[in-house]
Amino acid sequence: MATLSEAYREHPLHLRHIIPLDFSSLSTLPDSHAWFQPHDHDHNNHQDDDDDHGHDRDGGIPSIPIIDLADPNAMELMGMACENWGAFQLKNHGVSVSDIEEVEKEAKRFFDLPTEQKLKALRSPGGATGYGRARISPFFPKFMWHEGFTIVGSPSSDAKKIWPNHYQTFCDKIEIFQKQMNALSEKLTRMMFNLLEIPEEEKKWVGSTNSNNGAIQLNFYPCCPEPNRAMGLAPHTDTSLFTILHQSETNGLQIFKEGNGWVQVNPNPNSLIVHTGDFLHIISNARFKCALHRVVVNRNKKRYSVAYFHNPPLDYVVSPLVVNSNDARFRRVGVKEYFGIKAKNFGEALSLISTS
Ligand SMILES: O=C(O)CCC(=O)C(=O)O
Ligand SMILES: [Fe+2]
Repeated sequence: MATLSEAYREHPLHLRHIIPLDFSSLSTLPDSHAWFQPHDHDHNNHQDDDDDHGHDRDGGIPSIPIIDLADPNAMELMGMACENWGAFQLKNHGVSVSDIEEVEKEAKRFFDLPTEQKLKALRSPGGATGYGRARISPFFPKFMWHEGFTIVGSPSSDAKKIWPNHYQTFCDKIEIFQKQMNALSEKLTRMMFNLLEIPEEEKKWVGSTNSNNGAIQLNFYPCCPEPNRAMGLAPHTDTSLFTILHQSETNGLQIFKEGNGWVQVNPNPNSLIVHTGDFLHIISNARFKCALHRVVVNRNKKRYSVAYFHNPPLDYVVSPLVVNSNDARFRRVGVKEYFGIKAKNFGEALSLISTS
């Protein structure tokens, strides 16, 4: 059976695109990380330190819908949110808040280590799990104000390198979280597939997923001396069916909405953010948007987030599930094959499998 690790191994990165900067040693923004000139006017490209009170920056700008999983209309509401935004916040999601907090605590414990300690868990060029820059880094001329720790399967061999005698807590917390994310993902996949009226034979894999299909990404955005010139995570769509995201109390995530531009997603206590990835966009024949998102940074607050990428099995073939195949906007594509296309072509990947 094909695995996500295998898909990554086939597209190794250059070390230059893996090793993060030692952010703790900097008091000015190096040119390598300067995305904007001092007078550039993307007003939304950073997070004002005093703008953290849960209301929209520009008043009147809509924000992604909040959906209660216990609402009898949750499925329809999710469908509308995916059509209009490609994203929503989910409450009553069934994942224990303390399990989420424990993973955030572990993420902080890891990222707060001195750089030389973190480098012990550096991802290898063809590796899936480990510490390093964002995988999208090679596609941008500048580096991002960000460090990540990716986990595919068990993190134990990396955790042992960092905490030879105390790795178990990290592994246990991650494992509990993985199980909870798998369970929630299965529930959400069933709801979304029911809404899309996907035939039974096409959803046989749902529920039989093992942890090889999912990946956890711990993200850290250090305080930035010039937030308005830096970029936390550059605009991208996720190579997933959908992504479940927890952001700490610090703002930063923005979703692009036509007509509105970049819209901030304010942290909502006890909610998880769900946004669509490329595979759901393909399967829904573009009925569901593919959430273009980015992260902005701020001067005085560190920001942490935990993303769970939910994928179909790697040896599965996705295609738009439409009645008349002439209407299909994308060709059939293997999940592993698509990971390869994305690794080589990034933002062009969807247009490369487009039928028009
Ligand atoms: O930190 C965030 O809020 C978003 C992270 C993200 O987009 C990713 O890990 O792909
Ligand atoms: Fe993302």
